[in-house]
Amino acid sequence: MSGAINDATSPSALSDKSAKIFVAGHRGLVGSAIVRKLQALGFTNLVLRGHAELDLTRQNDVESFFAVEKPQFVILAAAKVGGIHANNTYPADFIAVNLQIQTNVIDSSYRFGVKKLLFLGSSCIYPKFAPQPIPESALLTGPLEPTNEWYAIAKIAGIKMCQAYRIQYNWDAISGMPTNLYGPHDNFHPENSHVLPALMRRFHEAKVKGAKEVVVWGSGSPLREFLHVDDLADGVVFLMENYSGLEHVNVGSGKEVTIKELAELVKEVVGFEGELVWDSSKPDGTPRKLMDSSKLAGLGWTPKISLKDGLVDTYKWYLENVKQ
Ligand SMILES: NC(=O)C1=CN([C@@H]2O[C@H](COP(=O)(O)OP(=O)(O)OC[C@H]3O[C@@H](n4cnc5c(N)ncnc54)[C@H](OP(=O)(O)O)[C@@H]3O)[C@@H](O)[C@H]2O)C=CC1
Ligand SMILES: C[C@H]1O[C@H](OP(=O)(O)OP(=O)(O)OC[C@H]2O[C@@H](n3cnc4c(=O)[nH]c(N)nc43)[C@H](O)[C@@H]2O)[C@@H](O)[C@@H](O)C1=O
Repeated sequence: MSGAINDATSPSALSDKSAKIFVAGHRGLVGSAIVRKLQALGFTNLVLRGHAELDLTRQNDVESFFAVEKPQFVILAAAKVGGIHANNTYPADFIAVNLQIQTNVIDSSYRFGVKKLLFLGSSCIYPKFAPQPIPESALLTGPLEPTNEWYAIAKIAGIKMCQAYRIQYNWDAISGMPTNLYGPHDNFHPENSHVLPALMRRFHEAKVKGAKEVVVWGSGSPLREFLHVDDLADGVVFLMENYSGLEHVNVGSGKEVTIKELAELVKEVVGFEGELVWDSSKPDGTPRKLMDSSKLAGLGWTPKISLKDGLVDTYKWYLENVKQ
């Protein structure tokens, strides 16, 4: 699949360091990493708005913001995000808030003259039993994982909206599909977070209290692919500079671990010496979702940070910024 605009040297490619770039969701895990990356590369004209200053679910406010600021580039990293429990417990929020944010931001970006937009989806867009590793072409080929279908439907709508605007208006909107992410500025909430920050916090608190056991959800057998958010930010900037096609692009590490292996690794990095207890009343979710990121590798991008190094880096950040 290729788009009408597919030229790295097109005027929409990110080249000028003074280009005005709106990073939506800049206080989150992904948005903050993208800001760090852009600043490290010397970009000087970033437009940033916190949730309290600009609620992206409010269409009028979003339109007014774009009319005044007129950003040239948009990276959409604002979304309602959470782990398996949050997705399963708040389905209305996950579908409605995400549809609202992405519809407002994508449509206003087009109408107010943004040259290029990157939308972020997630590996949960693929069918629960997709072929492994999952190629981009597996989209819409089978039923979704029930614990996150509401979020996945919103994300699929975002990909399709970018494709529709490209086809109808010849507008440069692209989509990146990250695998499970982690790193500084993650959400360490005990229930609503993803597995890696949840376990880091639980092991840390158990170590501090001298607890003998830590509860881990599910069977431990599901496989997950993890990517450090600094690698993801590097990949996002690479896509902004080098890709302008119709089809979404997978962004993964290519390496997977079982949840049991992950738990053992986090336990080791944190230095907890007790036992793991598995809570089988909690859902496992998708059994496996390793993405095929060969399309991105073929464009010339590969990740650099190993899971072990990334965990050490994240725990250091947790100790300096989160723990009580
Ligand atoms: N984390 C992961 O493992 C993965 C994430 N992704 C995708 O990456 C993107 C970013 O996720 P991540 O950084 O993890 O999420 P976070 O929850 O860390 O950050 C989301 C950001 O969006 C902002 N936001 C949420 N609602 C609104 C709103 N109504 N108006 C304005 N801002 C809002 C949040 O602000 P505030 O906190 O103030 O509400 C926050 O800054 C999402 O599209 C997600 O789907 C994809 C795959 C995996
Ligand atoms: C990024 C991705 O994230 C979500 O999908 P998920 O990969 O299933 O996410 P998760 O990180 O929450 O769980 C991974 C696995 O880990 C197990 N697990 C063990 N113990 C804990 C634990 O303490 N917390 C959590 N959250 N999970 C735990 C858990 O039971 C599951 O088997 C969706 O939001 C989806 O929409 C999405 O895009």
